[in-house]
Amino acid sequence: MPVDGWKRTVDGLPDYTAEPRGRTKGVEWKLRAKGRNFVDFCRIKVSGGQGGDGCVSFHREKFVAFGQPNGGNGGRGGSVIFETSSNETSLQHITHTAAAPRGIPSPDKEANPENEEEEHLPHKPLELGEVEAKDREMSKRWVLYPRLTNAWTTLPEGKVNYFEEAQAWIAEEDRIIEARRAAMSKKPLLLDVNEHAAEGTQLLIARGGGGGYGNPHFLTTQNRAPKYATRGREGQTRWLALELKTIADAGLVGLPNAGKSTFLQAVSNAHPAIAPYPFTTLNPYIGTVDYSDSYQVKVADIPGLIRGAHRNIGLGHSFLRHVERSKVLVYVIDIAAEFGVKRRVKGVDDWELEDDNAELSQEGRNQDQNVADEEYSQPFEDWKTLLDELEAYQPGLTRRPSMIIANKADVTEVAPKNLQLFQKLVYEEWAKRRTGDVSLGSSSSDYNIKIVPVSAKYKKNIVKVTSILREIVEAEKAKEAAATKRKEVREQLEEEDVLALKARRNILNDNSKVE
Ligand SMILES: Nc1nc2c(ncn2[C@@H]2O[C@H](COP(=O)(O)OP(=O)(O)OP(=O)(O)O)[C@@H](O)[C@H]2O)c(=O)[nH]1
Ligand SMILES: [Mg+2]
Repeated sequence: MPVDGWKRTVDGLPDYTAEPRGRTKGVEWKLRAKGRNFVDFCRIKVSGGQGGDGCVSFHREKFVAFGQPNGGNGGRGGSVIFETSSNETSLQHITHTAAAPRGIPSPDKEANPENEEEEHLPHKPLELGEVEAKDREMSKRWVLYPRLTNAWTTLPEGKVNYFEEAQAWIAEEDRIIEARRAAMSKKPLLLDVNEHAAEGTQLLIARGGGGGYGNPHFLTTQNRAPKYATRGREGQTRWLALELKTIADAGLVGLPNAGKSTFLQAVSNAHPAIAPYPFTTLNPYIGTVDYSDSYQVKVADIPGLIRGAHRNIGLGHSFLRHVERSKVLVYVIDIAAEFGVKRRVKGVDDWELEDDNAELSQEGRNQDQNVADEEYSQPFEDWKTLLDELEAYQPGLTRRPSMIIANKADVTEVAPKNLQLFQKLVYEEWAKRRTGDVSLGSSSSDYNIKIVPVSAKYKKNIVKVTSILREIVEAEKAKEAAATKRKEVREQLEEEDVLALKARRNILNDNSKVE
């Protein structure tokens, strides 16, 4: 292959009609990766750094006898902080363990060569005498100088063991900190980064451990030369599950091959992969619909849903998290689906037979057969499948404002007939599902779902869809804005109430003082 990356023709000249090599390679790589380069879920471990150790040291100077203790405290371990960013489009580059650096030990330590002995103490082989074992246990929490070995076992009669006293203090402190940490990690950390939408907001996820105390910390009027310091505390460790939820205004939901990607390509600047086989799309794809007045609506194309997706059949339904946040759901239905031929899904339809409620499902099937041929509509069944799967993913998801695109309306042999029946059935079903839904207003338009026949492939009737889409999105945005406004007003009122209450309390306090 020549350096310029172009293939050569027979004459040895660059073949400009061929795809450049780089691009071909890129496409091949993407196909091989089968969407694995798009990571939208991962588990990671984060841990704050351990605090630095305190130091045991004494002031040494010519003509100064018995210098005071001057070992420094250790530094606090680093904390793990998340920062919000709108630039990330995948979790692929997130490291699976995020550990903050250790706190810096007190610098005096380096000037104190004797201490190095203790550094190696925990790594000694296990055959140790009892005293040494105790010593080793002790050294996990304490920096001892020069080595208090035997000091606490063979203490002369009548002498106070200051070290025991210090141990009691630290144990008390440890207890408090442990309790606080336990209370903190009791409730799971549920964090929606979307709430902190401002770019660059920092959130503390795992706290670093506190630094150890240097020996001046243990100075008392009795004990003028404490020869011990504590080690730094362990940092906080958390296991996190990170989820990436793509945020678009509208989400396209449909069975495989319904033409979702074709539709996205027709309405937006996106160029998703389109092919006449199921599961062409393997990861979500976002396109932007541009209107003439430079208004924009973001539309997300996701992989196809099939019956049983909630039982992890097909690609499962975890990718629905990418439409979970969208304001509008757009059902893409293949209106040219073969009339009267029921789709059988491998792994679902044969599975039901072995089911405990085999009789029940048998009944259901009989019912299906009882439905007169002219009443059976494959597009309608497909739509119901979509609704069921969405509900299985998240109850209440189908209550979002939604519209239906009856795609492939250009197949004139079946589409018009299918569409009529489909419309009738959908309106009935929608009204049935919507009655008694308190979240809806009383106007009858709320009970309607718009069905627009289009041909995504030949770009027919697309403008109608985009204008309806814009209407719904704008209405939703207006609703949201009103809701946030109301919330802000409420919060402000509450704040004022609190201030008034505080002021009243102050007045009361003042009065009581006067009395
Ligand atoms: N006749 C006709 N064919 C269409 C139309 N829209 C899409 N198709 C064809 O349907 C097939 C599937 O289209 P895609 O856009 O890849 O379908 P998809 O819903 O994205 O499928 P998955 O990504 O597999 O879920 C392609 O062969 C398209 O050419 C249409 O309006 N009319
Ligand atoms: Mg697709």
